[in-house]
Order: sequence, then C-alpha cells, then structure tokens
Amino acid sequence: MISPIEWRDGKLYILNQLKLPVEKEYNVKSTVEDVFYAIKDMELRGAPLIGIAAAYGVYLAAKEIDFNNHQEFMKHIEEKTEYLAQSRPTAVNLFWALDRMKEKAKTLENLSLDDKKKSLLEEAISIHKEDEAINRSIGENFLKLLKDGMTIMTHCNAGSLATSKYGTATSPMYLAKEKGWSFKVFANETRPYLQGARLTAYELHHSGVDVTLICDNMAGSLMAEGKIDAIITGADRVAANGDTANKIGTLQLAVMAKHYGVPFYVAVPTPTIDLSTPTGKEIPIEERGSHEVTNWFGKATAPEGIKVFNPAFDVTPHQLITAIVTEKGIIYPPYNMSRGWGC
Ligand SMILES: CSC[C@H]1O[C@H](OP(=O)(O)O)[C@H](O)[C@@H]1O
Repeated sequence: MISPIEWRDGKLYILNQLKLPVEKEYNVKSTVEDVFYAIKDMELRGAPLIGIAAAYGVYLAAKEIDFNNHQEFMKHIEEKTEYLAQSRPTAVNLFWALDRMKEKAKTLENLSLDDKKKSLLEEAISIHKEDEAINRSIGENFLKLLKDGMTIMTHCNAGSLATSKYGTATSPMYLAKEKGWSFKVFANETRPYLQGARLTAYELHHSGVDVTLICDNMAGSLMAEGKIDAIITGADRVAANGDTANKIGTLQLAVMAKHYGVPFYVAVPTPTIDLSTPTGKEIPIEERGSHEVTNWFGKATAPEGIKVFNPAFDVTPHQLITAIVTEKGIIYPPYNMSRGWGC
C-alpha cells in the first residue's frame, strides 16, 4: 500500500497526489505554510490525512519558536492553528487534529522549549499512528457485514491515499484480500477532480484488488442490473444526527441505492463525527475553483469564461444510510451520535 505521508529523518514527506497516477513524487514540507498549501491545493487530501498533515504542521510551526515564555508560545501555536484551519472547511478531522495539538501544547508549560517541541512532534506522530489502527478496525467491523464474493461500489478516494494506511472505505477491501476473500470493486471516477480514477483505481489496482473504473453516470445502471451488493463511501463530516458530508456525487448514489435496495454504508473514523454540528444543514460545504471543472491538466474541457458551480461535497441525509461503520463498531439508525457513537 502506498503511503501518502511519512515522517522520517526529521522531515515531513508528502506524496503529491496531483501528479498521480502518472508520477509518484514525494516532497519535503518544512514549514507550516508548506503544509497549509499542500492541504489547500490538494497535493494531499482526504479527511483523516488532512488531520494528520495539520498535526505535523502545528509541530513545524512550533519548531520556528525561539522563546520559552509559555503565554507567547501558546499565542504562536493558536495563531498557526487558526491559519491551518483556513485551508479547507469541510473535513472536520482538520479541526479535530488542530484542537488536539492545541490541547497538548497547553499541558507543556513546565517543559523546556526543546521538550515542548519534542512533545508536539510525538503527539503528531501518535495521531498518525492511531489512524492506521483506526482504519484497520473499521475494515474488521465491515467484514462482519460483508461476504466473500461481493461486488462493492465506492466513490472518490477514501483509501490508503486519504489516510495513514488501509483507508476507511477501502479497508475492508484490503483486509478481505488478506483473508483470501475476493471482492469485485467498482470505483467511480468522481468528477471533477477524479480522485476515484486517479487515486482509488490506482491504489487498488496496484494492490491486486479486482477493481473496475467507471464514469459517475454509469453507477445507476449497474445498480438497476442488480450488479452491486453494497456501496461503501468515506466521509468528511458526520453530524450529530448522522447526516454525512462526503465527496460531491455521494448523495445521488445514496438516493439510487435506496431506490434499488442496495445497502449504503459509510466508513467513519470517530474523529470524523462532529457532535457540535447538529445536522447536515450546518456542515460548511467547500466550493472550489472553476478551473477544476473547465480544465484537466491544462486542457480546456469547457468554453472560456463559462459560469461554473463547483461544490466539493454534498450531504447525504441519515435516512439514506444503512449503517455507519466506525472503529468502535457498527452504528445503525436511528443515529444519535451523542450516545457514545451509538455502537
Ligand atoms: C477517508 S475519507 C476521505 C474523503 O475525503 C475526500 O474528499 P477530498 O478528496 O476533497 O479531500 C472524499 O470526500 C473522501 O470520501
């Protein structure tokens, strides 16, 4: 499995996902600004991975501090976490990771400056490592729901390229392969940024998972022909009532799944559950630039100056979700996330 982020030899290496599947290029990110733009420009993306990168970004911000007045130290950390929080608005993992790093920093008052920095790096590494265990547990919980030989559809990339390893929606696909099961996977290309074609098809194909790439507009006919046993997507934010924000195009998949009686599952690490957001209506939906719709790798795919609407996410109402699978267990409707994840 390809790793999208590595901390090694005292440096942060980020795989530039804008170059996949053609080039596999890792770049060193040395400053909090480097991490901000890597998230904003989608060199790295995917809710859990955004959180992990932001955690390292807070450490890189601390690294530049050369004074040990704790009030000033905290002021700097707070400024830089607010800066990183501006990178993308929807994936709650970003804010979860920033809050966790800020809370950690508050506990370091009596340490030397070097030990403060060391402790923040250790916290970022913990967030990174914990994510791997979370994803494996999500996969294990999914295998209680799925059966060998099933055909699964997925949307966008909620794979190892969106996390530390295994992915969330793809975790059961990798674990099934470990168990000698054979899933057939349909990966939706996921216009406009093609995370499904460029990333999900890439990582599953290179891992020997049976994956077939389809255009987004082909999903309905496969369900109508009874060829899909389950749909599994990731999530960027789950509201307290179970409404779920995920990549644009997820909502229409869920509506069609309901119509054709296909189970619609969401793979959710619990840091993606946001109890402070009551329903999907309150989830901020990122709108991205028109170039993502009108160009691909510099080739125009629409007339110059055309008006474009480019929301990066949509919200699937909880009524359309068969189950929410987390590392702590499987949550069934009615969803009331404040009940200890409802597992
Ligand atoms: C593991 S969930 C990843 C989640 O993030 C993706 O969005 P983006 O590529 O814009 O960061 C997509 O919504 C995935 O489901």
